[in-house]
Amino acid sequence: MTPGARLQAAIVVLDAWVAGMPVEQALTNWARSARYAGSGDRAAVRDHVYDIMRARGTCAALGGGETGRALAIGLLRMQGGDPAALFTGQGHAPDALSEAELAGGTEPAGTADVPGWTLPLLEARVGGELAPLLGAFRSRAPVYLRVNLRRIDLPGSVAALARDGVAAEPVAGAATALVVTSGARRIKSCTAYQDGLVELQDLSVQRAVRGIDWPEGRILDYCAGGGGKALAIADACGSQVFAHDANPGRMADLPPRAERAGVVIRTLDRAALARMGRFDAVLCDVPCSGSGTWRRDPEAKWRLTPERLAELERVQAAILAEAAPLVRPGGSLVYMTCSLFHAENEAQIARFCAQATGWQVAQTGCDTPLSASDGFFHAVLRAPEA
Ligand SMILES: C[S@@+](CC[C@H](N)C(=O)[O-])C[C@H]1O[C@@H](n2cnc3c(N)ncnc32)[C@H](O)[C@@H]1O
Repeated sequence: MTPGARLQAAIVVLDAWVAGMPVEQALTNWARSARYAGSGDRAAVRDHVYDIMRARGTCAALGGGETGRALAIGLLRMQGGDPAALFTGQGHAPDALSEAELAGGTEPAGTADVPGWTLPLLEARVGGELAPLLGAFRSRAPVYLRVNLRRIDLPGSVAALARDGVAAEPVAGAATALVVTSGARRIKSCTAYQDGLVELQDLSVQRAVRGIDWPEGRILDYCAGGGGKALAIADACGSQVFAHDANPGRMADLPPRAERAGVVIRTLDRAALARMGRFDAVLCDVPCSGSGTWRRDPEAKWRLTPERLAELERVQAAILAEAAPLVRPGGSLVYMTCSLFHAENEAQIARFCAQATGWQVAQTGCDTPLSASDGFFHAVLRAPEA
C-alpha cells in the first residue's frame, strides 16, 4: 500500500471509532476487508490511528474537525508534514484538500489531548510537571521486557534476542529490565520469548515488584488476570505463588505462561480459595482508570467518565475489604494500580486504614511516565498481629 492508501485506511478506521466502535474492532474490520494489506501496512495503519488517539485534541484543532479525515490532516500537520503531499486523490489516497482544509487550524494548548475534567487530577500527581506529562502522553511508550533471572542473565538475554533480530539494552537501575530499541514487532516470535527467558512487562511494574520485600511462605495474587504480576513475583522470590480472579476465564493464559517461565503458580477458584486459609501476602492489582498507561492505551482516556471513575473507586474499596481477611496476622496486603489519580491510590489506602483497625502503611510508591515507562502506584499494608 502507498503512504496515501495507508492514511485513507486509517481514516476509515477513525470514522468507525469516532462513531463509537472500539478501536480494535474497527482495525479488525478494516483488516478483514483489506486482504491485500501486508503486516507492514497493518502496522502503519495502526500507528496512524494510535498516534491520533494520543493527540486527538491537537489533531482535531489542526485538521479542523473530529472526522477521520480532519484528524488525519491534523496528524500530518502536527508531525510537521504537508497534508497536500498525501491528500492527492491519486490511486487509493484520500481526496485532494478543499479550500477550507488547506487553510488549516491553529495548534491548541497541550491540555486538549486529555479529557478536561482529568487535568486537576493529573496536576495533583505531578504538580508543575503537568506540561511534560501531557507531552509524554502524546508520544509512543517504549517497549520493555522483564528478564527471567532464574533462567538467564541480562547480557545473555540481550544476545538471545539479537539472534532473532530484536535489539534491546539494559535499563540503568532496574535489575530485570531491558528496553527494546528495534524489532519490537518480532518479540513474540523470538525463541527467547517463546522459551520464557523474557516477558513483556512495563518498567514501572518491574520496579514496583522488585522494590517490595515479599515474605517467605505463601503469596496470593487476588486479581491475577493474565498473571503478569504473579509471574514477576514468582521470579523475584522463592515463595509459593497462588493466583485467583473473580473472572477465572481471565487466568486462561497463566498456566502456559508459568510453564514457559519455569515457575509453578497454582490457580484457585472461589471454592479452592476458601479452603486455603490465610496467606503471608495478598496482592490486589485492582481494576482502575489506567490513567498511568494512557500512551499505551489512548482509547481508555477518551472512554473514562467521572461516573466510571466513581464506580472503579467502589470496586477498589470492595476488593480491599474482601482481600484483607485473607492476610495472616502480621502479613502484608499489597495494593497496586496503573493509575495516577489520588482517589484510586492514596485515598483508597487512607479510607481502608481508617475503617480497618490496626493496619499500618509500610511502604508506598508511585511512578509516572516521567519517572518510568508508565504511571504505577503500589502500597504495602501490614496486618495487625493477632
Ligand atoms: C488490573 S486487572 C489485573 C491484571 C493482572 N494482575 C496482570 O498483571 O496481568 C484486574 C483484575 O481484577 C479482577 N477482579 C475484578 N473484581 C475482582 C474481585 N472482586 N475479586 C477478584 N478479582 C477481581 C478482574 O477480573 C481483572 O482480571
